[in-house]
Amino acid sequence: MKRVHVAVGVIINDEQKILLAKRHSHLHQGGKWEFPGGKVENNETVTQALIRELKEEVNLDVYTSISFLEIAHNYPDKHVLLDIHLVKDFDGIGEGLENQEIKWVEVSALSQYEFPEANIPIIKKLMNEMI
Ligand SMILES: Nc1nc2c([nH]c(=O)n2[C@H]2C[C@H](O)[C@@H](COP(=O)(O)OP(=O)(O)OP(=O)(O)O)O2)c(=O)[nH]1
Ligand SMILES: [Mg+2]
Repeated sequence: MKRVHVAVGVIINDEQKILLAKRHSHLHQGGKWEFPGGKVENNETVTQALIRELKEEVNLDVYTSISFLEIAHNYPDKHVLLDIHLVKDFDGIGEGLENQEIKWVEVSALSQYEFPEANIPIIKKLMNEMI
């Protein structure tokens, strides 16, 4: 199976809250919470994809991002490579431009949300590093 390369943003605001978005039910891994992001197109870098996707999905202007974690995960129906970046340097308040539900949550509250299986190491690393 071809592996889909995905740029993922862990967006952290001045109150140390993280932006979550709910995937629409018809999508792959639908109904679960995610960190905004999407597929890296053939003609772009991960950073370019991250900037484009965060503008399209949640209307944020990303200035700087820091590489955080890479996760290769095989779902039964799809293989993904998540390229996760921390985003603290941005403008905007966060809006669900694709009519998805969004939420700013405390790191300590992340365990209350259902994420795609591939995200488990992300949640663990955030909870360990942001105490
Ligand atoms: N954005 C995002 N995708 C994730 C996360 N965890 C996870 O397993 N994924 C998977 C679900 C999808 O199979 C894939 C992301 O694809 P996507 O549907 O968001 O792609 P996209 O925004 O480019 O949208 P499209 O091209 O399908 O319209 O990565 C996550 O935290 N954030
Ligand atoms: Mg997406």
